[in-house]
Amino acid sequence: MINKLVEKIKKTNAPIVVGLDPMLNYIPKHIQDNAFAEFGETLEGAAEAIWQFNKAIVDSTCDLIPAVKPQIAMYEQFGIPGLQAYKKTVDYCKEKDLVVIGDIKRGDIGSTSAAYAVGHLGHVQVGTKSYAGFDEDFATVNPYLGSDGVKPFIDVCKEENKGLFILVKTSNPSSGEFQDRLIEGRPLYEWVGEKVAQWGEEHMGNGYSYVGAVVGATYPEMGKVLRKLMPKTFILVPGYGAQGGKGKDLVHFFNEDGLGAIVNSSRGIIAAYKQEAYAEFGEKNFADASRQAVKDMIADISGALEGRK
Ligand SMILES: O=c1ccn([C@@H]2O[C@H](COP(=O)(O)O)[C@@H](O)[C@H]2O)c(=O)[nH]1
Repeated sequence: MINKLVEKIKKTNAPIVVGLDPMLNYIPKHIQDNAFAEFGETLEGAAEAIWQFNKAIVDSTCDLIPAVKPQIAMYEQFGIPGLQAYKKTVDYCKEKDLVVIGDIKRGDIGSTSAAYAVGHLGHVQVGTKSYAGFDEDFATVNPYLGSDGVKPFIDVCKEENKGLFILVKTSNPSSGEFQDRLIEGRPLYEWVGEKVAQWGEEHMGNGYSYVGAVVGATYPEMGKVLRKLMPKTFILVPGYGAQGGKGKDLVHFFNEDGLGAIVNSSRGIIAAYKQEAYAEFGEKNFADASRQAVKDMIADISGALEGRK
């Protein structure tokens, strides 16, 4: 899957991922009204609105981008209908040949991690039959429980040709509370980054590992250090746009070949129509506003990468 991701990035010339994080208040009124007319103001109604919203955004951006990152929390909040909308979104994006990164941030004791890994990336055995549950291409993993919490994910990835992005330095304001603590003179995120690179050696693609890292766009200096520490690790970079990250901050997340990182924007793309810069599109044309926001993000990041040559 890492090879497919790299190929798609090269083909689209767009090292970006659209985050499908559909909060109800981002979904235009006409979509909510239609969904509620059919299902009422219910969890099913919310799930239908999410699905219609996602489909429109995917249809309008899929030719420009290599990948999407649905954030499972945004779906889980609507219970089982929400999770059905998540699965429908994953399947639809795969039909459109997009790489799907399930932002699930799982990780537990070994046996429980194995169940998460099977459910999201693998196949579960039911009697003589086996079934893929959510079937994303990549999943995000929280490494706080250590190697035995991560290994089951790597094992399933090896069997299934899938990949991971492991949290190393997150984009949020208080990520430093634990992640920047010094251990033997070095911050914890460096220790984790080194471990991710080591885990990654077990499962290499053509140049980059199937085991990637998450490093926030909001910490560019740390991104520069981590890039050097993990040269063969693909970095998923959240924090662009709504959290303040900009193209010029991100050049050091990439290797000299212009690869090695993929930048996520969720609210900045899916709720673009609410921003002043895209107000001319209006609420009805929200998907066109998202398309323009994707083009602008690609230009911002490509421009920054060109500028460093
Ligand atoms: O360090 C991290 C890890 C994950 N995320 C997730 O990425 C998106 C960001 O959304 P925006 O609207 O572009 O801010 C969201 O799903 C987070 O859960 C992150 O932001 N930082």
